[in-house]
Amino acid sequence: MPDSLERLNLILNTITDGILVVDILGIVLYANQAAIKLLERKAIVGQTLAIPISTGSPEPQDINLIRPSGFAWAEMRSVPFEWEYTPAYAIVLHDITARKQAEIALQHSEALFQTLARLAPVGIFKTDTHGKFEYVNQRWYDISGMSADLALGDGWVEAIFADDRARVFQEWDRTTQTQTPFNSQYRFQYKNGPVHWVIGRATAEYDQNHELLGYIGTITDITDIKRNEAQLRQAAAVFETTREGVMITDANRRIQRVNRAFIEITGYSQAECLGKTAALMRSGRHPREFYVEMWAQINLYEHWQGEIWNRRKNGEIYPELLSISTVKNQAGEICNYVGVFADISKLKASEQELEYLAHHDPLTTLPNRMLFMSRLQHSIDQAQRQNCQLAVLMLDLDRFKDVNDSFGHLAGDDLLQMVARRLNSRLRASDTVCRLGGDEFVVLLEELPHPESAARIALDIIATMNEAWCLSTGNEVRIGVSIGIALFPDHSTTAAELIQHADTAMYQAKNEGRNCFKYFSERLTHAARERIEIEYRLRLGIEKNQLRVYYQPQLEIATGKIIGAEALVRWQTDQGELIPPVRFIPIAEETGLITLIGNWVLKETCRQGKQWLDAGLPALRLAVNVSSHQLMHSDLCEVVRTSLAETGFPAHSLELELTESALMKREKEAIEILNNLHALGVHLAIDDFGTGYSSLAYLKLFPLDILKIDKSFIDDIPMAIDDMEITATIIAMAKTLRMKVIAEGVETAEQLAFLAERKCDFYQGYYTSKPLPANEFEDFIKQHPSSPLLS
Ligand SMILES: Nc1nc2c(ncn2[C@@H]2O[C@@H]3COP(=O)(O)O[C@H]4[C@@H](O)[C@H](n5cnc6c(=O)[nH]c(N)nc65)O[C@@H]4COP(=O)(O)O[C@H]3[C@H]2O)c(=O)[nH]1
Repeated sequence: MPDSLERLNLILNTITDGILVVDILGIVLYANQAAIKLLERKAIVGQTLAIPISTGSPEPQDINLIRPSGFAWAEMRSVPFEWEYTPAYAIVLHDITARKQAEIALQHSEALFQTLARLAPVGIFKTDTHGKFEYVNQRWYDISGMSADLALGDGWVEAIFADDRARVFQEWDRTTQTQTPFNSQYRFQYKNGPVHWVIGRATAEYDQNHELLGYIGTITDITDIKRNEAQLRQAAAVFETTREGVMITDANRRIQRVNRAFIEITGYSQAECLGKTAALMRSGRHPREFYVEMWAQINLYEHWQGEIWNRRKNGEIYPELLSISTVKNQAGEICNYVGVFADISKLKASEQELEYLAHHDPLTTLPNRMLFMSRLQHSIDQAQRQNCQLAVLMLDLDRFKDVNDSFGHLAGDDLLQMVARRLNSRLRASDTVCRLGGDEFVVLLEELPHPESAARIALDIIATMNEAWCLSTGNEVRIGVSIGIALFPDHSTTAAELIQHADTAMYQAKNEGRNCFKYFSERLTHAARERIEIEYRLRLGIEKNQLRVYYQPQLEIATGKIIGAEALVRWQTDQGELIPPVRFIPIAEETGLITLIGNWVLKETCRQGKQWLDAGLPALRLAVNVSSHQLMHSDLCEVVRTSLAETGFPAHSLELELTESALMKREKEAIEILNNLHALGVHLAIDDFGTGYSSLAYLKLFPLDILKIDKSFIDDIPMAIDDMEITATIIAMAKTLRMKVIAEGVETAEQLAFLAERKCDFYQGYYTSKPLPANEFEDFIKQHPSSPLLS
């Protein structure tokens, strides 16, 4: 290399740009250090330069260099010139790799930004230092409702909801002044388009020198969130303020949340029920099957509604109207159960109150006509099934109008209330008293033992009403009552007719002079009055010692010998009238007087028997009737013991006749009483045998000595074959049981012959003698041909 070239080379190697000389074929003739470095090729001289060389244009040209270490960019200028007398090109390569890479990076970042801005769910905006919009993305337009490009500059302001604009500007100013990021919620509405709630965020952008470039911000559409928030707020308000208790459980029915009403109704706090099941509130009133059925329905229909009894924390049981629904997730699996319930205890109470008001008289609180009719119908149905009697008593107060007119309606009301109270206190709990209106009352008597029993109660009511009444005004008044009685089934079998008949009878009672009772049928009125009259007179008769004992001889059929007598009570009035037992014994049984009478007959018979023994009369067995009332409601054993002890009459001479029905009433007790009596040594006979339902097995239970064939079987002998067969069977049966047999009511020789043939032991009857007064009986014994006194 000549010196001049050497020096030129030194100079060229100091230059940072690459300098090359290539011939026209592109073979490198010279390269400075910078070119070698840039091209990363050491022995480049003599080699072809694999880059296009612009021959004609002096303009710089950007070229791409492929180097071992990677791409590089250079700005190439080429100038034709003559190198050592041959045409060549001087090429200058200025390394622009760094600039190019920055440009590419910028392009990438721009593309990335564009993509992000397009995909971003938020609206993006950029402003200059004065807040004028320079850029907005599509999403911004979508949210604001503004069409493209209208937002640029100050156009965006139009899209802010008019009412929010001032506030937004205020907050914008504050953030620019304080240099803090902008963050605010406001609305967009362009023209009359839909309103969109957004969260607007913006922050200032500065250059390297901290000079403000402008602002970049986003808007996030929170319309749905706002709407959901509003809905949630509403739901929460409903949840908390509703009067219904709400309980939310998980899929395993464990309580997760309850509302305020739940806490108020149940008394359990949120903490006390969290994680528990609703079994916490179980009342115990429903069987297990109730809950099984309920959950089966929920599983099937996803819903259940019904009334249920639950228990509050304080233990009180109350009714709920409960509905349970299921909540499912998107996969269709149950995730919650929601129970909503109302405490219906007040509703139930008011329903009951309404029900009560509908069926009761508000003044007296007695049942009204409606309730009475339904109770009457129910009682009729029951009486029909059980073959019982019942009575309807229609009551109308006498002189009530006078009280009302004289002392005013308040006093009248007062009196009606007192009447209601007195009626209720005099009647049994099972009887129904009701006020039909005005001064009319009606009474229902169930399980009436006897038609006359109604009359007795009517008389009791009349007596009660006749007592003095002290009004709240301080006045004392007296009233009466007229009562009409209708009986089921005698007078009617329908409720309406019974009331109607009782009403008719009541008017008859009023017409008859008031303060009395009247049955719907005259016959019953008579019968009842007669029986009541007898009851009254009988009480007096007992007090005045008008009872007598008659004796009917009992004879041994085989020998004709008198073996004893049946003691039969008679009632001899002051006027000398002899009232037979059939007329007063049933009344005495109804009223309980029978015990008084029976005890008296027992003692009188023992006294008489002992007197006859003392007088030297043969030892006779005297049979005394014992009623079922006496057997069950008095200490019969004690009465017998003291009668025997006080009179000295021997126990083995006394026989007690008990009826089949009395023994069958309370079997176990009867056996015990009879055993005790037997232990005293008295004989026991079963009376009226054959009229009840006694069986052989049944009879064996009792310690009986004698069996008495009822008169009804003897009456038609020898005409009735049936009766004869029955009588023969009874005799045979008694023999098997080692009991003696006596036939009663024997009136004819044929009857006696039949009994003799059938080996009946004893008999009594008019054939030999009627029941006789004691003195006549004594004569009878003395004169009887087979009397031991005559033999
Ligand atoms: N037609 C007819 N009648 C005859 C004949 N032989 C006897 N009699 C009557 O038949 C009844 C027999 O008495 P009973 O079956 O115990 O039936 C008695 C008895 O159940 C009851 N009775 C009588 N006295 C008493 C008593 O002191 N206490 C109790 N608890 N009941 C008594 O009254 C019922 C009726 O008594 P009486 O009127 O005395 O009627 C008596 C008697 O007079 C006859 O050949 N022909």
